Amino acid sequence: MALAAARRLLLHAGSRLGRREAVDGARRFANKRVLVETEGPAVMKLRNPPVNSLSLECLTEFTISLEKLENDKSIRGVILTSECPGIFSAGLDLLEMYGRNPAHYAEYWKNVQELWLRLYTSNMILVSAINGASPAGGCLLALCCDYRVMADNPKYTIGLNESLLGIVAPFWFKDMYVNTIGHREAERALQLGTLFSPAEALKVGVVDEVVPEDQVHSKARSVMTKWLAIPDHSRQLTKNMMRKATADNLIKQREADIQNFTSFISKDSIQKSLHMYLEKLKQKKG
Ligand SMILES: CCCCCCCCCCCC/C=C/CC(=O)SCCNC(=O)CCNC(=O)[C@H](O)C(C)(C)COP(=O)(O)OP(=O)(O)OC[C@H]1O[C@@H](n2cnc3c(N)ncnc32)[C@H](O)[C@@H]1OP(=O)(O)O
Repeated sequence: MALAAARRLLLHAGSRLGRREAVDGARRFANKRVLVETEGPAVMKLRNPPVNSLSLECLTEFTISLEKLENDKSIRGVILTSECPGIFSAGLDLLEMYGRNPAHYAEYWKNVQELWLRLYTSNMILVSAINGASPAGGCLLALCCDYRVMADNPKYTIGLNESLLGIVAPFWFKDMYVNTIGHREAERALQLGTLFSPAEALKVGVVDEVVPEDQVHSKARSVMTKWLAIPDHSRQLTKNMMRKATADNLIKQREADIQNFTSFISKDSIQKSLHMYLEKLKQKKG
């Protein structure tokens, strides 16, 4: 209930802000964690420092921004990128999955599902400009896009690394990975929790193109121009044909998936694994 109210408030605030900026001629709207520019090809920038983790608030704002863009018929495509230097997204917020209660886990997972379904089945053309590290849920965001351009910086890695955290990527993460890189590569990468360098990601097909870091946005724009030249109706029907079965697989068992997540993440052994992983992240600094 509280989240639904927050969502209504955000939507309302978002549309007020959008109107005001449009009057200023700025052609952009924003909430705290997501900035959307609609001048030229629309660009959606995640800005949830330090690492663009997908907290509940961030997921909500992301979903609302996407909904607004979907409702604007003049917007046919969106470039998804990050405003946090060196990080595309650190994925799901570990602090939403650690030390909370089952009701919170259920609410969080529902919102993760919601964002995924919206992104994966979007009628818009989605191009990701991956300008930083992109583990787990960060990789998931990129995989939802129709085309992925990654910055050529060996410090940036991408992949579904859940098994390294002692957790398991849910079946719909796995399905999308299989759809993108094929069964054998996905099987190996998921078990090992592989984080690919840009060159490896290109080789295996996790990304479509790797370009020098200073060209990642211009390349994403030129890719968008090419895709915008395709008639919407035929491209959308084709996209739907390719993705519907995967999305439907989650839609038909959303509740069960929430229950599975909640009971899995609540287990003492899983909480212990997450605790150790969080400690490891902290120690890395020291
Ligand atoms: C058959 C049975 C099956 C049953 C299945 C049921 C279903 C179960 C499903 C369960 C699966 C759930 C799926 C989860 C997917 C995810 O996305 S999990 C998140 C994975 N993310 C990561 O592993 C990334 C971890 N972070 C990093 O590797 C690095 O932080 C970075 C490379 C992104 C950036 O490095 P750097 O720039 O050096 O920053 P740091 O100093 O490491 O971090 C700064 C700060 O941010 C905190 N942080 C980092 N990542 C996260 C995160 N994901 N969530 C929350 N917080 C994060 C980090 O701890 C630092 O905090 P402090 O400054 O120390 O407080």
